[in-house]
Amino acid sequence: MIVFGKTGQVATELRKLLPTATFLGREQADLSDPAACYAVIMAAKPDAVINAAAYTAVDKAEEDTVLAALINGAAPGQMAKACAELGIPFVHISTDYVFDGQGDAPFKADHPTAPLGAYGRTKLQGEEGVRAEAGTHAILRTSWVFSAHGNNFVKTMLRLSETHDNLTVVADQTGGPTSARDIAKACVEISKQLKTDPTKSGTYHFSGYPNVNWADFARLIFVQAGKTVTVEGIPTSAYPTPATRPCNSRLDCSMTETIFGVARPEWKDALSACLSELETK
Ligand SMILES: NC(=O)C1=CN([C@@H]2O[C@H](COP(=O)(O)OP(=O)(O)OC[C@H]3O[C@@H](n4cnc5c(N)ncnc54)[C@H](OP(=O)(O)O)[C@@H]3O)[C@@H](O)[C@H]2O)C=CC1
Ligand SMILES: Cc1cn([C@H]2C[C@H](O)[C@@H](COP(=O)(O)OP(=O)(O)O[C@H]3O[C@@H](C)C(=O)[C@@H](O)[C@H]3O)O2)c(=O)[nH]c1=O
Ligand SMILES: [Mg+2]
Repeated sequence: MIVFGKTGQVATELRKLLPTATFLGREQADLSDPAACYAVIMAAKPDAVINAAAYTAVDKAEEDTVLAALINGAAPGQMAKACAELGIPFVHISTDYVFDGQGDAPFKADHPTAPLGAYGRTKLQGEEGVRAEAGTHAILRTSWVFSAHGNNFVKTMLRLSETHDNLTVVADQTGGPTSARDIAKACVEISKQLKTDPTKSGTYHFSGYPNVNWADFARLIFVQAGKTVTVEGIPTSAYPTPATRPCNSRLDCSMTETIFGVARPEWKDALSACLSELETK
């Protein structure tokens, strides 16, 4: 098994689950060189590949579009091409930001995509490149990833709580926070099942349960962490950012459960595990 990514949130959790897999950091495979990603798979001939590397700085991607398009847009298709030629499963992670966030119904995996920003557009290009190769694959769209490692909203909130008693957080963007550990477990299970049943190939959704808005998520983080911080819910318009985020990030994950038996994990359980891990760090 080859995993692209070594130090990211999901890659770090995959390292714990797959001690014998080969993890490629950017020194071994730079995703800004898509042909190199193809070559490294063809040379190693693994039994499966997971791509957990990406350009994830949502606001920075608005300016850094060329690099984001290589890493998120072009590299996944080259990985999928190598996997298709070798006849091995490819699991690729994508995002809720491929949708426009309209309405309040959970998005089904076949709902039309319409990304609002450069990160989402480049991630969609990556998905399209993977689907075009038509090999054994799963594109797993997830959302709002958190873990004790790397950058994420949970760690940002804890850091801000060191210097603030009150925070303003958007209350009109709703989605499912998802722990990197649960995503890693889902990727491993899905790659196993694809090996024995390639007809399960397709695009799937996986996010933590239940859906919540960012302000309420922040409040729960502070409750669980035992911090007395007041969170004022604000509209997105009061928190301007370079990239527009979708207001509705709800993902309909039912097919992932039906086809793979992988259910939406409770994020509150994962959050307490994440907070304990941060305490002992
Ligand atoms: N974070 C989130 O909230 C969400 C993430 N996703 C998707 O989930 C997947 C995993 O995300 P997550 O674990 O949070 O990502 P992180 O931002 O934590 O990690 C990204 C990883 O990609 C690597 N990487 C970045 N650029 C390159 C490059 N040029 N060459 C090689 N490696 C590179 C990074 O390496 P290095 O450490 O060297 O920088 C890092 O290991 C991604 O596909 C992402 O789009 C989906 C929804 C939400
Ligand atoms: C720090 C902060 C953020 N916010 C808002 C901004 C944003 O709308 C929301 C979450 O902030 P973040 O910076 O974590 O958002 P963001 O980096 O856009 O998170 C996204 O990352 C990419 C990679 C994905 O794929 C998505 O699923 C999603 O997780 O909270 C506040 O309202 N107040 C604050 O003090
Ligand atoms: Mg971010």
